[in-house]
Formats: sequence, structure tokens, C-alpha cells
Amino acid sequence: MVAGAPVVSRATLPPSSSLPQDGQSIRELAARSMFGLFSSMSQGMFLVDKTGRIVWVNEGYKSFLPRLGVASVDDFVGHMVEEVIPNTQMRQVLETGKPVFLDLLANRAGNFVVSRIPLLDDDGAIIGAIGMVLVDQPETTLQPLIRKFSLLQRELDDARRELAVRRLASLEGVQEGGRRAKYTFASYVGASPAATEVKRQARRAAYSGSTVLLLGETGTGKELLAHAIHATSQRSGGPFVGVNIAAIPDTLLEAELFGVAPGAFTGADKRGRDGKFRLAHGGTLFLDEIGDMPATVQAKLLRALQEGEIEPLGSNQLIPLDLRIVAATSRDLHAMVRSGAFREDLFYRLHVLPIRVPPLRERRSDIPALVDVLAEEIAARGAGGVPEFTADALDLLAGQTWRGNIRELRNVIEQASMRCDGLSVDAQLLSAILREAGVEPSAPVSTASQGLHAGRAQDDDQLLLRPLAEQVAELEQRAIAASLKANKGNKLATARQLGISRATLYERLVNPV
Ligand SMILES: Nc1ncnc2c1ncn2[C@@H]1O[C@H](COP(=O)(O)OP(=O)(O)OP(=O)(O)O)[C@@H](O)[C@H]1O
Repeated sequence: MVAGAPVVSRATLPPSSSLPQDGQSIRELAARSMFGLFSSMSQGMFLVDKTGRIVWVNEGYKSFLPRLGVASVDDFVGHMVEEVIPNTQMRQVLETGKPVFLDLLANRAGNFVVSRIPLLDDDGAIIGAIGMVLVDQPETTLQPLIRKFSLLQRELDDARRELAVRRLASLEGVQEGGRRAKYTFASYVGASPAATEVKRQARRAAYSGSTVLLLGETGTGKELLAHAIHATSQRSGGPFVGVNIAAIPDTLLEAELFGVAPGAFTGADKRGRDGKFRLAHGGTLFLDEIGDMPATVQAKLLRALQEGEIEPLGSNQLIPLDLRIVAATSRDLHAMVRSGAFREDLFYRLHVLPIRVPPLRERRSDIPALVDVLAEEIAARGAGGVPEFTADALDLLAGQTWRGNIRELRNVIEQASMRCDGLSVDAQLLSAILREAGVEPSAPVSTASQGLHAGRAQDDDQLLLRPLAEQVAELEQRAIAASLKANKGNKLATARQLGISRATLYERLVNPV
């Protein structure tokens, strides 16, 4: 009898002509069919007698024999289990009669997830055991599952961190200009290959302590990512201090960044003033629009980064730095270095972990999700309802060039939310809003198809001017989506059609880039 085989009482059985009527026969039948099922479903199975001698092996298990260094079935059957399967724990099962449903076995043949079940006679005495290989090489075959789990775990951690940040902010009454991160990676909406890739890179940067340089057009979410990097980093307990360099007059920038010593110069505050570097001590300093930094301040910043200390204006005291710099710019920093407008040595100090933040037109498939989130946010602030965007409205939004990226999209949604009749926004209203803003609407792009990507509108040539890996990843996702659809979700048929293994397909579905 197989230990754990179901014990079925006659009284609980439905009447059936195919089932035997006595409990003993039913148990035998159940044991037989379970044995057959395990034998065919597992990767391999064998039986030992009560002394631990192998008495039977199925076809599946025979394929492992060469990896175990066993030449033939005759060199396996008839031998003691530990002689032919190194590191097996089968002896314990025979001695204790306790099954081991799930265990990891590692030996010269590789790693296996195995199951060991004792065989008991009618009196409960051990008469042998079954050994089963459930998963061969789990480190590769279970990889997609492990990855998916760790991805979910990370997203959960992000969401928890965001909640904690918000709770803290509300407790402390911290407003917009507060010194805590306002966003985490959960705030960065988008599941397109381009969005997934930028989040992956930014997350990796968050875990390292190095300087990060965010490069991307205006409104693409560089500041949001800077907050998220801080919130996910080991410095998340410290302050997040942002400086928009473009917004501060050149004459004041040095004092703003490095601070002023007490009584430093005529007219200066007698008590002196801490600069942003000092305020960001222990945390992250976000230098937004770094490309707009004047040459004199570039030189001072370079010195601070090289020496790891700053000197406030009018002071001869050096203050050691303990912070991480995240810089961002929408300008072409490489070209600025070439033209001499930006110091090359400073560029290399900042260009440690460069991250390119994609424009919205490279991730059009994220537009419906962004519209949802932004419309909800806008409604929450204005206490109105959340408008429904019709399918043709979403298609129109997906077709636009969005030079101002998500900031521009937010603005259009905000106007549409205020102007829509009832709770529905259609393409006509959006076209009018775009025209009034001086933008001639581009042709719509269908958001209904899974294959929506950033390449259908007239400005598509732009999309070809991107890293090849990004484009290939996008195409791969479209092909997988189309094939899955054509095969009604059947993954085996999809993998066959695409000429890839099922493991590769799972891998691509879980980790698209
Ligand atoms: N992926 C995203 N998901 C949700 N909201 C986003 C996303 N990216 C940007 N936003 C929103 O868009 C607006 C602009 O983002 P942000 O200020 O981070 O852009 P930026 O690249 O720093 O722009 P600039 O270069 O002009 O400073 C913000 O309101 C931000 O919350």
C-alpha cells in the first residue's frame, strides 16, 4: 500500500458501476492509479525493498543513469540505493517510515527536486519505498518561477516602502518641498519593454551607492525616478534634497549648493546658511538640469566630488560629504562636452550609472494605463468623478508625439477632465484640446491590439533610432502576444510556433526584456 493513499469508506462513495464495492479493493485501485500517475508524471521513479536494494526502475529514470555514471540498468537494479545514487536520504525513509514529500538532492548527476514515499504492508510494516524525481535541474527549470517570485517580492517591498513614506509624510506634515522621497518605483506607471527596462536599471542603481545620471527628454519621469531610487536605496532613511539648477540664478547657485559661512560677506546672513549638500547629508542630493550649471560651479562641484568634501562660501572649513548624487538633464550632455560647454572631467564623474529614460512615444502601449492613473489622481485632487476615456480617445492619445511627454499628457487629461460632459472623454474633445494647445493631432494608433507599440504613427522613423536591443525586445513581445492569441493561450503550441523552448517562452513572459 502507498502511505498516504486515500482511505475511502463505503458509506461516502457515490454509487458507481465502475468502482469496486469494498474498501480494500478501492484502496488497491487508488494506490494502483496513483502509482501509475506518479510514474508517468514524474521525471523518473524507482522502487527499493526494505533493505534498500533497488528492485525496479521506470523508463523515465533510466535516462538519468548515464549522468549517475551507471552503464546499464543491470548495474543499477539489484544494487543498494546509496551505492548508485550518491547523497540519497532513502535509508532514513526506510528506517523511520516517514515520507519526504519534497527534498533537494544534489549529486554528480546534478540537482533534483525529489520525493520519497515509504511502502507499508497491511499491518503498517515498512516493506520498501518509492523514489521520484519531480524536477530535474530546478536551478534552470524553475528559474522563471523564482524570478517571478522575486519580482513580485520587490514590487511588494516597493509598495510597502511607498506606504511607509506616505505615512511618515502625513505624520510629519511634510509638504511637496519636504526632504523625503515622494515616489517609489510603484509610482512609475508602465509595463512596456522600455518602461520595464528603465525600472530595472534604476532599481539596480538604487541598490548600488554610486552616482546616477538620468538622461531623457523633459517630462519623462526623471525626477520621479530620482525619488524612487532614493526611496529604494540604503539611504532611504536619510533626506532627499532636490535642486533645480535651471531655476536658480547663476550668482546664487554656489551659495545654494555649498552654503555660506556665518558673516561671510557684507549683506550675508549673520548666522550663515546650510547649502543643499549639507542638508542632504546621509541621503540623496538630486541635481536636476545639471546641463544648465555654469562653468564656475561645475569646477566647484568637480572638486567636491573628487575630494569628498565641500567648503561653504567664506569658510575655510572643509565638511566631509556623505551622500549620493543623482543628476538629471534633458540636454545632450555628450554634445555639450564636445562643444566645451560642459566639463569633460565632471561629465565622467557623473556618468557612472547613466540611465536613459525613454520618451512617451517609445512606450505608447503604456498610455492607457497612464491615462487611468493620471485621471484618477486629477479627480482625487479636484473631488470630481474619474472620466471614462472612450476607445477612440485612447487611440488618439496613443498616436501623438508627446514632446512634453507625461507632463503634457497629464495636462491634456486635466483639461479633458474639466471640460467633458458627464463622465466621458472622446476623441473629438481631445482633438480640440490639442489644437488649442497648438498641436495638430497625429493619426490615432489602435490601443486595442496587444501588438500596440510605438512605431505606427508618421513619426515612426524616430523609433528606429533607438538601441537595437530595445527594439528587438519590443518585437519579441509582439510576436509572443500574437502567437499566444492565435494559439488561444496554449503555451506549448506558442513555443512550437515561435521555434523556442517552453522554458524560454516562460522566461520571456516573466522577464520581458
Ligand atoms: N511613469 C510614470 N508614471 C506616472 N507618472 C509619471 C511617470 N513618469 C512621469 N510621471 C509624471 O509626469 C510628470 C513629469 O515627471 P518628472 O517631473 O519626473 O519628469 P522630468 O523628466 O524630471 O521632467 P523635467 O526634465 O522637465 O524636469 C510628473 O507629474 C510625474 O509624476
